Amino acid sequence: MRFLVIGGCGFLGRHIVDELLSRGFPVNVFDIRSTFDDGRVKIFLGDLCKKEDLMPALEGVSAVIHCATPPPLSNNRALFHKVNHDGTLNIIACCKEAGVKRMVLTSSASVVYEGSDIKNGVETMPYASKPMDYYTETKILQEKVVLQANSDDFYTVAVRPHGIFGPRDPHLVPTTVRTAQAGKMKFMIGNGENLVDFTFVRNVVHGHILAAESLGPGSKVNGKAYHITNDEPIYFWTFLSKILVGLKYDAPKRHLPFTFIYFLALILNLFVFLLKPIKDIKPTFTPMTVCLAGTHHYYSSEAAKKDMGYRPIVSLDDGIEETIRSFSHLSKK
Ligand SMILES: NC(=O)c1ccc[n+]([C@@H]2O[C@H](COP(=O)([O-])OP(=O)(O)OC[C@H]3O[C@@H](n4cnc5c(N)ncnc54)[C@H](O)[C@@H]3O)[C@@H](O)[C@H]2O)c1
Ligand SMILES: CC(C)=CCC[C@@H](C)[C@H]1CC[C@H]2C3=C(CC[C@]12C)[C@@]1(C)CC[C@H](O)[C@@](C)(C(=O)O)[C@@H]1CC3
Repeated sequence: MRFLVIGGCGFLGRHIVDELLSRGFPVNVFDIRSTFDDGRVKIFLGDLCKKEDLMPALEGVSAVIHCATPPPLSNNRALFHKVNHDGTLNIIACCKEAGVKRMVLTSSASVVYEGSDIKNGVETMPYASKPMDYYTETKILQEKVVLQANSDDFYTVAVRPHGIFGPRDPHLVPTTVRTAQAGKMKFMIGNGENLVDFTFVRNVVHGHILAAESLGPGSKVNGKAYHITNDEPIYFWTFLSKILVGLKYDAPKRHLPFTFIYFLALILNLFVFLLKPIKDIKPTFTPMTVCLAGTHHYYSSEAAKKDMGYRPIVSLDDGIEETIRSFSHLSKK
């Protein structure tokens, strides 16, 4: 079974490519940029929104893993809609024309998150009626169109990871370090006792490949969404502190009231919106990131265990240790 990994030059995508190769699968990659060179992989460069770019990469492909997105913290509404919604519709149309049989979408557990506590959330929870940012708004649209596309000759499934971390992560660890270096990590938001899922990248990869292998005629996974987590919810600020201390930065010790910081983030968000025509500001503390830092948000992966035999293959502590080692270049000097 030849795979095409759309977004295969990104953080998760590259780990998926590496694992598929190690399991002996032939792999194509499609991405708008190239970040690596491997003789075993054909990298097709192009825009997933363009049929003429995508079709050549689908030749001889049986399964597509779509893990491309604009950067989740980029706040670019038009780009999110173009790539995550319109682009995904293009991928579906191209897959059907090329005779691809299986599609795995990398969705996000946050498609049901509206800023309030979620404890052991299940996949049957309704989509957020008021998504907290444009990224999540378009991840909902994306998951809907992929699952609706499921049919007797084109099987689709959505994998919903949460808080992916690991070597080559460009979002979580680098942003945490930058925030610490800017002196903005001296305080925890809230009481520090909000449990969340952080999922080591190789567990997410494992979940994707299991999902791809489980798709097929009469399969119970066809047309469904599945949480893939480490199954080890951890206090948000304990996780961040482990990363920070591991990289020789001080862990936050004092607390700021969640409601107060959330209110400040709302005001900042308004200023960002008003100033947008003049200057594109990308604050780290948005209503979404503040809620992620101050509320419970962990999800049950029981459905994935039952329907596809998923189990995390790397523990949280081992994943944190490997991540810290891989980011030693970001350690405090
Ligand atoms: N990082 C997380 O914590 C997390 C958690 C849950 C779900 N996800 C999902 O996982 C997937 C991968 O996320 P990531 O963290 O690896 O992101 P990433 O930014 O590292 O990778 C995304 C890739 O998509 C490519 N891309 C963007 N626009 C494109 C276009 N128009 N045409 C072709 N390629 C394009 C980028 O070049 C990049 O290589 C995304 O779908 C994201 O929504 C991420
Ligand atoms: C309080 C601060 C600024 C801490 C620094 C760490 C910050 C950067 C870091 C802590 C939590 C983490 C995070 C994401 C980006 C980085 C960020 C916010 C995103 C949004 C990526 C996209 C995924 O789809 C989604 C939604 C998911 O997995 O559901 C996650 C949710 C968890």
